[in-house]
Amino acid sequence: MTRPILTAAAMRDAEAAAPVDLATLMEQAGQSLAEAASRFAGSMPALVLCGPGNNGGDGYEAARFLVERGVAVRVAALAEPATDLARAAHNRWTGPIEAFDTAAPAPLLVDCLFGTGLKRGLEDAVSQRLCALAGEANLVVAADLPSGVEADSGAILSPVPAADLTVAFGALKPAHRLMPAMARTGRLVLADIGIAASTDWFELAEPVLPPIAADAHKYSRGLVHALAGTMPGAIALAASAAARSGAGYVRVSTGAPIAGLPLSIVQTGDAKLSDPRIGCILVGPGLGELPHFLTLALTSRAPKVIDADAIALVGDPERLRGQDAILTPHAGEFAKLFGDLPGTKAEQALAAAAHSGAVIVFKGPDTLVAAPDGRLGFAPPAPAWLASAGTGDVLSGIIAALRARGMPAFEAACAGVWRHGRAAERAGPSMIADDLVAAL
Ligand SMILES: NC(=O)C1=CN([C@@H]2O[C@H](COP(=O)(O)OP(=O)(O)OC[C@H]3O[C@@H](n4cnc5c(N)ncnc54)[C@H](OP(=O)(O)O)[C@@H]3O)[C@@H](O)[C@H]2O)[C@@H](O)CC1
Ligand SMILES: Nc1ncnc2c1ncn2[C@@H]1O[C@H](COP(=O)(O)OP(=O)(O)O)[C@@H](O)[C@H]1O
Ligand SMILES: [K+]
Repeated sequence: MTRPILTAAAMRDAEAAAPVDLATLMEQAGQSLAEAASRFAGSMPALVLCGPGNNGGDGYEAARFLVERGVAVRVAALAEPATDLARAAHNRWTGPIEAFDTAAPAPLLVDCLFGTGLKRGLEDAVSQRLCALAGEANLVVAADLPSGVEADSGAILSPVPAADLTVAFGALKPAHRLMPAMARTGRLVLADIGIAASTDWFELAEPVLPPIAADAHKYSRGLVHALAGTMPGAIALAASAAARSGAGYVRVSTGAPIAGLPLSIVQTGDAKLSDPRIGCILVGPGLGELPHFLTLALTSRAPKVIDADAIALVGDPERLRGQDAILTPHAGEFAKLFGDLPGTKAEQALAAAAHSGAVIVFKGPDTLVAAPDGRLGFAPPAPAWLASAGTGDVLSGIIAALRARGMPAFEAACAGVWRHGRAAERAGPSMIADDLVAAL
């Protein structure tokens, strides 16, 4: 099941449209936070830090429910509650309230200072105190977001201690899946607080792949045609990944024999891209400065995956209009083609997709898949050991195979990114790109 991702503004709209009143939502949030924290930390004595807004309100509610669960709870407030909702939650907490500046640490720290309402960094003294209390705790649980991260961009506005667990209320926020914030959330739990989130933004989940028909033949299963360039190893990785991702036939146009390719992959001196059986053209890995290969690919009506060197060679995103293309840039390649776009990584990916008409896989530790129609998939965290040469080539090969197998462009890209990350988990930390192919 894919999990919806909402910006702070979309979250406020969803809360306002909820079938229950806001106080009930807050109570539900506090109850979920208490449940998740006590499941995670057992009966460890807790210090709940409450901010002035509704994130703080969640904290007062959670404190109440932690007491019901038998946890020794202390509450410390950064400021008086500033919203009616938070004030009501504060009034339901009957225990003492300590001052934030002087509260002693506890083994479990529950951070309810700020959530989606944070617009500027915490004051230095506040973030220092938060980090010090977190440093002395055994476990840190964040309510909705670790305090100091910006919900929509994933930016860190002031020093943020890494949480061990973050309980997201109602829906994930972009910061849960964008760097650098993603690395500070620890484990992520999504609590259902009773809102119905309807959105085109979601976290990628395990895809359903097209079945192999009982009467399949190699062409009906999907023909990937790859164009080799000056670095044959890269296209060999991509072509091998395509073959291991269920393409029925993988063919590589190459000027010289490529060593190390599986024998099942056909090497040819021709580049007949008008072949109507081609399910997807793959161009870019190891291409080098060969712009005419990209031009050749763009003359074909077949769907295409454009990766690596070919991305910079596009030059003008308008050239992609009317092409059935998936682009897989990392940040450097993205900037070369689309320039320095304003906004969050999510907004940049969507703008690039809308401008070019192509599906954009904006890679990195926080890979996004953007469609021209506004759909946006956020990859779940993938192992950092993917940061090695050739893993991007493997991704482009996987996506080309899924496209050739008949998945629509956006779905093929989403499925490819998800499978790439899981293959890396199976391959383990000493993995090189070759092993990633073997783990598919
Ligand atoms: N709405 C609902 O029904 C539900 C909401 N829920 C919860 O509410 C959270 C969102 O609540 P929120 O919008 O009140 O924002 P929140 O993150 O608490 O902070 C805003 C406050 O902090 C202040 N402030 C901001 N930055 C600051 C800084 N650097 N230093 C100091 N102050 C700063 C800001 O003041 P101002 O910017 O106006 O000066 C304002 O007072 C959400 O994440 C979820 O946990 C759930 O209970 C479900 C139901
Ligand atoms: N720190 C990281 N954590 C998770 N995934 C990463 C990380 N760094 C890179 N990746 C993934 O590894 C792949 C690298 O691709 P790319 O930069 O094109 O490398 P190459 O050109 O060498 O193949 C991308 O899929 C990217 O999302
Ligand atoms: K928080």
